[in-house]
Amino acid sequence: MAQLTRVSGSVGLITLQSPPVNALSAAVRQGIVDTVQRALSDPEVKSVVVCGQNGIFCGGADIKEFGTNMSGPPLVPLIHAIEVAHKPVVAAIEGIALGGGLELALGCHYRIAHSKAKLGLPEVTLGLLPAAGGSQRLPRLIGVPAALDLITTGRHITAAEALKLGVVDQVTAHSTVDVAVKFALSVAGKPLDGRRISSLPCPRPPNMDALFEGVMKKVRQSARGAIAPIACVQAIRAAATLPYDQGMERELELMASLFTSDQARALQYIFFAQRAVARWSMPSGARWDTSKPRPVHKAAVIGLGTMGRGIAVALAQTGLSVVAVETQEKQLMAAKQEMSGMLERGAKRRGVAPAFDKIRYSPDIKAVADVDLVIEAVFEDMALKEKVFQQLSALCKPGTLLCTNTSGLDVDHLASQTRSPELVVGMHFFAPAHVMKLLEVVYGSKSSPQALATAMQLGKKMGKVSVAVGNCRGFVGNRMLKPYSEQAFFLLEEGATPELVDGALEDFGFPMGLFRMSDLSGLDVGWRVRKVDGLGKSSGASGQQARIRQGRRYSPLGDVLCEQGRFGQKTGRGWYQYDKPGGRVGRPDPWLHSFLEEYRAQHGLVARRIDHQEVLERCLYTLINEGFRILEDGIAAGPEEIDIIYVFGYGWPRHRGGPMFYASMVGLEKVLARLEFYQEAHPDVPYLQPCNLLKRLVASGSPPVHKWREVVKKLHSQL
Ligand SMILES: CC/C=C\C/C=C/C(=O)SCCNC(=O)CCNC(=O)[C@H](O)C(C)(C)COP(=O)(O)OP(=O)(O)OC[C@H]1O[C@@H](n2cnc3c(N)ncnc32)[C@H](O)[C@@H]1OP(=O)(O)O
Repeated sequence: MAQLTRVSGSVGLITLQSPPVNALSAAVRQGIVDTVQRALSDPEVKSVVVCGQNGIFCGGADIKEFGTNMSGPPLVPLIHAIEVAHKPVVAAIEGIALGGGLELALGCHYRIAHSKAKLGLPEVTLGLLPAAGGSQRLPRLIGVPAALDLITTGRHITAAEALKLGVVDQVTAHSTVDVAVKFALSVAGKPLDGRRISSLPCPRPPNMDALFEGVMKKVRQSARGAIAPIACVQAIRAAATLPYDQGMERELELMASLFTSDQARALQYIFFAQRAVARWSMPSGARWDTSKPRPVHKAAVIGLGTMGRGIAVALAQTGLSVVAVETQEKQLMAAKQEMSGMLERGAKRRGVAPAFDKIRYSPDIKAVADVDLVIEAVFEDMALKEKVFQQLSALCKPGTLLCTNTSGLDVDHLASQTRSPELVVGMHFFAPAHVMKLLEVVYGSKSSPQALATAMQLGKKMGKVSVAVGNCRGFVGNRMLKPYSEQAFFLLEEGATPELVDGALEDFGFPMGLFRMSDLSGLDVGWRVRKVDGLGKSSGASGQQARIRQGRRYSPLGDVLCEQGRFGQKTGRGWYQYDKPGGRVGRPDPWLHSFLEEYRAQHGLVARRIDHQEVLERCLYTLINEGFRILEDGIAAGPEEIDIIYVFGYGWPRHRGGPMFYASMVGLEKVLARLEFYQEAHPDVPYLQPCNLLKRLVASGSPPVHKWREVVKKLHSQL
């Protein structure tokens, strides 16, 4: 909806009214059409101001309408009607002007923004392009290079940057509507010729062809298969080379190919999934909206290895006082030095002062006595963590929340080491912790709703995408990774190379294939865990029996490599070879290829041709199958939790919407059929056994992904 009122005698003030972000729903679009028409035909109105209610200009097109039968007036003619108006129209931008909201403002003759406003064309992040004239008007207004940057990244800019670029005409720290009304009075009756952006020529950059070629190459590389950024470049090229009307035709044509694409559906699903996971619930029925978090002013981090350093820096950057505890003096000094650098770089990036004084370093765990929350980040060793939790329980003041950054150990067991198990939760950060967006918040069987609410709220404050999950080995992310990496090892045994497996996964859209990733994080990390689990020793024996451990097929390939001291990048050798220890660029290693051949010969394995399809099906479908098991076990409340974890923490390509969404796009029948096919070929691999929930969903006609949460809820209520 939109309301027209007359202010200051002759200014028609149009206010968009659609909480929470004044999105351009059918009703709002109709409201704009009606109010603009009334304002323009009212002889008492000499100029017009457009604003949004509650200090928010407009969040853009109503994303909830996409994928439905869209009704109501379309945006393009609506914005055109404003631009060709004979009375000046001023956009008063408070809060946000995003997507269609900014495109609406670009149709106005003047734009005045509040100093705290954010502007942008983020359509590309939803698999779209600014197709309400944005791709044609913005380059005309601010030039091709700046428009390429804003439209292909979708980044939000501050009012100050918008002013510098020329997106807005004025920035004010006062009431934007008052300033805009005053300005509208001053321009009433003045000519508008130079103010209609569509009639301006698009500035032609020098070496235009080379510029577009270079940008397209860069965009293709970073898009990793996403189609919207490429369409954005094509649309801007149309703006630079064609008259406005033809450019608009091209914009429409490109948008038509994006609008109904699977990628747009996936990206829009992720947009809503990210918001849905904030509305967490526990199996007990406790929920986000009924559980009150405790205030956290002071926190402690125990253990200043890579993870602890990142967590402490992230906490300090949030404004919390942090006690950073490291009992080994040498490690403490090294941490202090590195963390100062991290704080300095972070502050420079964000244009603020470094938060050095927020962190107090201590070699003594007793320094935790007065903190509200502790995050334990010591070495991934249960005995060590047990001891730390016993100490924390004795030293902390009553009510202190005790969190563990374990990446998969039993949170209930750690809670059992304390006097107040209800105050123990997992806060699983991802490396580097001050950069990575994901936080898995793990509730144990005794964790209180308040403890979970506190950790979730702290995660949000730290700018993390926080996902609440139940307690099991590996939680959600690492538990699903196990079948995925197991399949990759089996594929090597059967004839693949690391390059083939990684190539298939990178073509799919992962930034790094599994073996490249393993080289980066260190092969010894998984080896250590396998040894604790009673695996991880290459027996030296040959034949099939040597590859059966604990009653199931096992590949000792990674163990053999570790025994040879090949730990990945840090040793200069792993699944790939590097120029030197610490080298970053991996090259195929002839040694490894011969080693694989010898290994196969030793174990009586005959190499066969493996293609990308098999790699993807075996790696991804087993991972998805484990995702269904996680839903079945009640570890994740819905597919959205799993998908957000994979997109934000594991490099799953966002335009494919996360593994569970991807399964729904592939078709559950197909996923089930292929798992059955592979299971028949590999009966000794339990992860290939399709799980009951998957079978149940297929039997009930494969409902769409947004219905799975309900199916799972029903399943658990029947148990
Ligand atoms: C036919 C197409 C023609 C032309 C092309 C135009 C295309 C577009 O305009 S696409 C939309 C472009 N706009 C955006 O991408 C903005 C998306 N929104 C956001 O980035 C953020 O929500 C925000 C910055 C606007 C606000 O952030 P925050 O304050 O953190 O709140 P939330 O994100 O939790 O959002 C609150 C609430 O609002 C819903 N919402 C936000 N934007 C939209 C929208 N454009 N359409 C519909 N709904 C929107 C959001 O989902 C939240 O509600 P729920 O919690 O119920 O999900």
